[in-house]
Amino acid sequence: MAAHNATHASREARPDRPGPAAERDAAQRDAVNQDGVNQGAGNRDAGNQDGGNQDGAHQDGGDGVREREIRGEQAHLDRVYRRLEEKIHEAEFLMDDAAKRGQVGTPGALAERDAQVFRAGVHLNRLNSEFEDFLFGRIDLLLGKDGERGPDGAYTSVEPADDAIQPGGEDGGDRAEIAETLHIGRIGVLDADYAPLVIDWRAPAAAPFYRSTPVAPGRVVRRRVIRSKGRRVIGVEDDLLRPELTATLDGADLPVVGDGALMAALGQARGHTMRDIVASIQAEQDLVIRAPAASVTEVEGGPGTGKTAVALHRAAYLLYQDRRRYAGGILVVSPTPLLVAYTEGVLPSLGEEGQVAIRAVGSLVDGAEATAYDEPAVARVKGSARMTRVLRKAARGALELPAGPGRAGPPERLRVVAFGARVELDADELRRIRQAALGGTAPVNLLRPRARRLLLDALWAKSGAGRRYTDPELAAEAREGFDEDISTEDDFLGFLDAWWPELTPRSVLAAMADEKRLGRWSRRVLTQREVRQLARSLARLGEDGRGPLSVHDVALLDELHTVLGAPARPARPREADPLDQLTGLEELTTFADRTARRRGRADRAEQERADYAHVIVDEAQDLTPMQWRMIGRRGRHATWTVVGDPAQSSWSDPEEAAEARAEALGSRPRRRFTLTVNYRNPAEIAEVAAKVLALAMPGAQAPEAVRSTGLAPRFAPAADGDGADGALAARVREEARRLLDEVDGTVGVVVAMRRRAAARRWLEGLGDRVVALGSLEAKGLEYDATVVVSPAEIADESPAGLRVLYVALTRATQRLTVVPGERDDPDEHGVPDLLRD
Ligand SMILES: Nc1ncnc2c1ncn2[C@@H]1O[C@H](COP(=O)(O)OP(=O)(O)OP(=O)(O)O)[C@@H](O)[C@H]1O
Repeated sequence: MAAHNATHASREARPDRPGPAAERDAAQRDAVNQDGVNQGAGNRDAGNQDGGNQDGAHQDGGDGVREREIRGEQAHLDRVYRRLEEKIHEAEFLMDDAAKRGQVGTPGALAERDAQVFRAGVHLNRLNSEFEDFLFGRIDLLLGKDGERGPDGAYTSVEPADDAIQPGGEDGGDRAEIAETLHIGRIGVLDADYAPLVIDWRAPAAAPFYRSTPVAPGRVVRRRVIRSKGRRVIGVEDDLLRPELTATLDGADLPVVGDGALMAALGQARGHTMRDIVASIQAEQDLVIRAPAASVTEVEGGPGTGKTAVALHRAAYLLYQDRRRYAGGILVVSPTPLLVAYTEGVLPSLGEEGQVAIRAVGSLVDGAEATAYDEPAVARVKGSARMTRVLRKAARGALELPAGPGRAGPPERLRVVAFGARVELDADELRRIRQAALGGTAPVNLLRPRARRLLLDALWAKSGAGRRYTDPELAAEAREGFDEDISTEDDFLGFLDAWWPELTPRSVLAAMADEKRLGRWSRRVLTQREVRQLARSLARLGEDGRGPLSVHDVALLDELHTVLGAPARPARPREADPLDQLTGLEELTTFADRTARRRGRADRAEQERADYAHVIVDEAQDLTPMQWRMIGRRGRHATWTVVGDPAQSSWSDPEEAAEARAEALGSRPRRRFTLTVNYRNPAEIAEVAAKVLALAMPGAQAPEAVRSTGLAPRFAPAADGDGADGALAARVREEARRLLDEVDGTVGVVVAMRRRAAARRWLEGLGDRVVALGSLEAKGLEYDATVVVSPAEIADESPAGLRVLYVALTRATQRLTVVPGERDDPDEHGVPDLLRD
């Protein structure tokens, strides 16, 4: 990994001003040149052909060589598209034929035909998806050790054959002939003879594209990233992994072109959606993506190390590996709707959708969508595992409440007419029956039949009718008639509805807004102050419980759902035509159609399943114990991938959360990975953020920034004095505008949560490249440039404020401006006290 990055870093970083990363880059460049990484014989020739750049073709690309190489890749891409068109025609013919012939044919032949149609449909679907770079990679390999080929047509051995490399003569280094060239793309394509034209990036044969390093190159001599637009190849970037070799391909020296794909990708302007990283996945990331799914895969890494990207690519990889197993669906849980929107396009760009539901943690419960934010103190109560006890009591206690707004409490008397006589149960008797019915821990709504039976028992006993029968058979018959009479009586049914109403999670949550009542239900669990805070916050829901929910309310609703139990409902009819499912006909639509329908379809899938085959948790450090319980219920039989960074946690009780996490993940074996390289922030920004990390988590290790821009963060304090808010607004607007001029992509302005609405107003009219965000909303997102407003305000907002500030400071890919406010105590350079050495 390190040596591999060295190759890339040495090519791209061109700092205007030396900084630590710049010095490192310079050192690496020297090291690289001494090692001769970029000076293989192949390069030298390429450079010479082009006018003799002695440093090798990689330095300026050598236009003639570059053009020739692009033409070569173009020819290959043309061949791939011709093959795909053949497959598409075949698919269209088959589908047409299938539609005409209906179900005629033997079952085996039909299944085979359906499978073929399905495969062709999937190819067509993926091609329709307007991939910019359908084909993105190539590796040139030495002869393998055992000469075996895998199912994708590529040789399987990782190590070169003993005689793959010929010792050099007096005049030069070792020589080798390239024995195999593989092209890597988003899907696999075979030619008519089943030879691989393109290897799927997830196939085992593609792994060396990601894993090989100059230290451990395996069979790879040259790795090439191919950039294309539509059907046109527009660039190639090479890495030479065995620079000491003079390698030849078809007898000619192997040329090396380009500046390194990773740096090219990192330098690109950011838009409002995340891109996939399929062409430049790094070795330590690839290990996570391809880790076996038999258990829990835990991934830690600092900001910008690619955790989110890796988690999404892993979902695509798992589906590729074992589509049948993951047909149960993969759930990706994200902290905010903003991050969901940001990442939603990545899986479709990898050719995967439908099987993967990406959900914000506030949208995991059907029909509940969190739109409100809680104060940190309230969030702390709502998220705590102590709430399970409160909710259990509330669910039982809510039975005693009026069944709806404006309705009276539960009836205190039950009167029925049985066998011509009046039978009555009074308040005491009813209370005893309720207590007997509620014994144990079964869900309250599911106890209604039991309560009904106990009521009938009591009425029967009270009616004295049993005493009239000595023959048990007659007595049983009479009892049956009694039950039937009474339980169809309107009075009895009305009573039951009022006395044992079917409780909904929302109605119970709304009932908890009454402070006195909540005090009773949370005795010895919550403090008086917590009760007051919680009740006040839940009042937002209104009497009917239909008011706006916060993200923490949603986990409470889910818990209540379990505690109350859902009464059985009739099964939902299946909508899809089974033939469509078999043939993949549904796939044959345009990209636009699918994008529009994606949400609806995923929503439907979500409703239909409660349990997933694999659960991926992003930003896991932020989940509260109650949220862990909610997610745990969705993956009871699942394998898991859990990614996070404790240093970015906005949750204040990490120990309680760790317990809940351990419970949700159960005793499954864990496999742990750490990502160590920051691909997002330039070193100059990472350096400032590291100062806050040192305060937030003394001793914690920040990831190493992979590049440097030479642009130090800018500190621009608001003017002092009266109208400080006005001065802050003016300064933030001015700085946002400056950054909009300086970068091509997006600008994020991060403020303390309480300033969210104001910040939106400050930025009005500056266009949609700039976004205002509350500190907690910035989680997981990134922008070309950010303005972080008043670090002290962000840090003081909650007990985890310093960690939230660390998140805010690590969102920029190019430039960072800090606007200190009144509380920041900036020095003469405008640097706030929290960011000083
Ligand atoms: N191998 C790679 N090639 C190209 N870009 C990469 C690579 N790995 C990560 N990146 C880019 O780095 C940025 C950070 O990635 P990502 O958001 O996944 O990091 P993260 O670890 O989840 O960060 P955070 O913890 O701050 O949310 C993204 O723009 C991503 O595309």
